[in-house]
Amino acid sequence: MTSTVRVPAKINLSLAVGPARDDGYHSLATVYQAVDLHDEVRATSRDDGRITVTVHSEAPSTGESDEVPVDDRNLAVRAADLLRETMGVEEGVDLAIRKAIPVAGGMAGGSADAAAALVACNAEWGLGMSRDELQELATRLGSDVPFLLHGGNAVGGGRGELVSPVLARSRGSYHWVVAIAAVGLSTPAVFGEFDRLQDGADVEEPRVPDDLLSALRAGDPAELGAALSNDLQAAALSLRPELQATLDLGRDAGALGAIVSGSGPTTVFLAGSEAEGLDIAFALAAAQVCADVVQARGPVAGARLIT
Ligand SMILES: C[C@](O)(CO)[C@H](O)COP(=O)(O)OP(=O)(O)OC[C@H]1O[C@@H](n2ccc(N)nc2=O)[C@H](O)[C@@H]1O
Ligand SMILES: Nc1ncnc2c1ncn2[C@@H]1O[C@H](COP(=O)(O)OP(=O)(O)OP(=O)(O)O)[C@@H](O)[C@H]1O
Repeated sequence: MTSTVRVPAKINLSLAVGPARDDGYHSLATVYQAVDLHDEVRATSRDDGRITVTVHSEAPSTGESDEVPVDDRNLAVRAADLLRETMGVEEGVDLAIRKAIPVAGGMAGGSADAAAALVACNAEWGLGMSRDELQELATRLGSDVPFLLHGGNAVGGGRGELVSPVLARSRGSYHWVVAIAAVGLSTPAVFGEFDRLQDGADVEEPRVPDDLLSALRAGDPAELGAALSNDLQAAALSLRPELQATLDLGRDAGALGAIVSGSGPTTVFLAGSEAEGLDIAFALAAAQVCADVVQARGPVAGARLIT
């Protein structure tokens, strides 16, 4: 048998970063949106208990340091292994990943594959675990993994893993332009730069901005564009100063808002319509400021079985 799962990328519409915690993570208050840039994970069970992975990349090629591991460092393999250990499964699985989410781009591509592997292996091994049970395992795999199971719009607390669907009343569908950089950025390095830039100053407890929530409730792209925020942006720009020109170009081409995605270096632009998105995409592509430009829509569902 084979079970295939489609899983979206995420954008942080707002990302407030608090102080570093004792466990090395930072407390976060973020609003996630899932967008229709999808990876696919196909799981095929095998009798010998082994877990293997292959990766077919459709994402733009990035630097050597961004290569996706095909051993037990791969987050999809870790997810399958955790599920197997937790449930005492004797079978193994072959995982085939089709990647369209940029690697080390701040759009949670690895976390997405982990979420997809949980759903695919749950089906493939006939475990019948509920979404809530999978959600609990997801928190152990990474800060973004629970949101990729959830999808839609959601608030993330804790280190990002405490997902609450408080935005059930949010409306609207949004047009994004995503500019992908040639070489990825390491998430821990960006958090490290955030700490360095604080230079020992007191960092406030993070909170979700009210103007962002009200923009989502209203479904108003102009309001949402003005309310986008990212506390990691200064750190990402400090490590990659050239991203500022990309942000400026997108704004000049009519973006309602322009922001570094999560820990970067992907930048995202909110457009008023698909046609306006195309104008922004053309302007970015013509200026050759990034490796690739794609358009995306959000919000969309989280990790879902498609077979
Ligand atoms: C930047 C975001 O994508 C925003 O959604 C996430 O915070 C990062 O999520 P992620 O890639 O799933 O991160 P994890 O695998 O949990 O953590 C990777 C590393 O990033 C840093 N990290 C991550 C999350 C967090 N709240 N504080 C941190 O300081 C830590 O150095 C950690 O060791
Ligand atoms: N399935 C996977 N897909 C992509 N990267 C993976 C995967 N498994 C492990 N990795 C490793 O994780 C690193 C970060 O990859 P990822 O694409 O998740 O970054 P990111 O999008 O910046 O993450 P985030 O937005 O969660 O901070 C990669 O450089 C790679 O070595």
